[in-house]
Amino acid sequence: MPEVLVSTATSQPLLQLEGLTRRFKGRTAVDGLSLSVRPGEILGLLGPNGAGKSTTFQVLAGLLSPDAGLVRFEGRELSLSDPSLRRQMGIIFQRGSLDDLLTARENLMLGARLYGLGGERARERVEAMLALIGLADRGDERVGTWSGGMRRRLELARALVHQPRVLLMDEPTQGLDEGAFRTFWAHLKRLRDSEGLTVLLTTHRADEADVCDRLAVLDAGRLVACDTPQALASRMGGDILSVDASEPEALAAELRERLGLDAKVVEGRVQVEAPQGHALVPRLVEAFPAGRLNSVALRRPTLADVFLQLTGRALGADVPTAEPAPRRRR
Ligand SMILES: Nc1ncnc2c1ncn2[C@@H]1O[C@H](COP(=O)(O)OP(=O)(O)OP(=O)(O)O)[C@@H](O)[C@H]1O
Repeated sequence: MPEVLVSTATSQPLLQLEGLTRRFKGRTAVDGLSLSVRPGEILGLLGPNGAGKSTTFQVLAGLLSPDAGLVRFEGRELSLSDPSLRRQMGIIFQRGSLDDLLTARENLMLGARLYGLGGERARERVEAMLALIGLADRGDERVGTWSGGMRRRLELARALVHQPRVLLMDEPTQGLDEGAFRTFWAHLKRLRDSEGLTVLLTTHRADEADVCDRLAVLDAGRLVACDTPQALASRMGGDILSVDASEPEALAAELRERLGLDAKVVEGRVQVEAPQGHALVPRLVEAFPAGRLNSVALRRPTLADVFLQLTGRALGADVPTAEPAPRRRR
């Protein structure tokens, strides 16, 4: 069994997944996944393509049945197919699902009706949600011409119009630029506070992982760590040296052999983790003649580095479709 690093801080969970397993034609997409979501937190499921995030999302959203596993909501054991679970949830899918021919207000009203909300209560919630996402003055516009960021915010409002306890999102900011990403998250955090929400989302963006309260790191369908982004980053003691070289593989091999460093090639650059990174820079420059190294950069570890250390795989890489790669023991 791989070592699973889980924070020991306690708080009564709102939602608990236990032993979730889902296979596709003999291939295990999610493998005995257990995790707890605390009330009011934003928990991110982090992992590269193929890690099992969307499968987990789809089981929780009621779109896929699991091969094994159960869920507890406020301690009450439920089958994952129990409709009462879905009534507690607002769901945002990876692909947008607004009706382009309807106005923003009409899209929200439709969402309210689908959850059985009508009359004055529905109208109140629609107006409140439009205001909360900063689009109160755009409510009568058809959404077909809206930017990706505005559409995503409206999806957020629609998912919350029936006042769910849990918001479930599958890669909610995929394709959004930096500005739209920041705006979406500012609204999400405000809504979390004003609506008393608990949020579970999937992501493979390191910048998105950074703004979650806690992260469940998935690799090849298994949980490999669960903690705050800060605690995960602090597990990497040192600095990261990133070297641009014309022959990165050959340089990494030499750094391992000649200097005894744990050098690897990540996205075409040679990367070394070192406790005193600044002291290593002159050693590298002296050890290799001009021409072998184009540039050397020193930085603090990011969540992408933590992910690489935990799994031996880059966050941007796909999980191989054959057997899962052997996991590195720490
Ligand atoms: N409907 C399906 N049929 C067959 N295999 C599937 C199906 N859905 C997912 N898989 C496989 O299950 C594994 C996990 O996929 P999943 O989509 O859950 O990963 P992910 O982490 O969400 O990746 P992505 O970010 O690309 O969505 C992958 O190997 C994938 O090919």
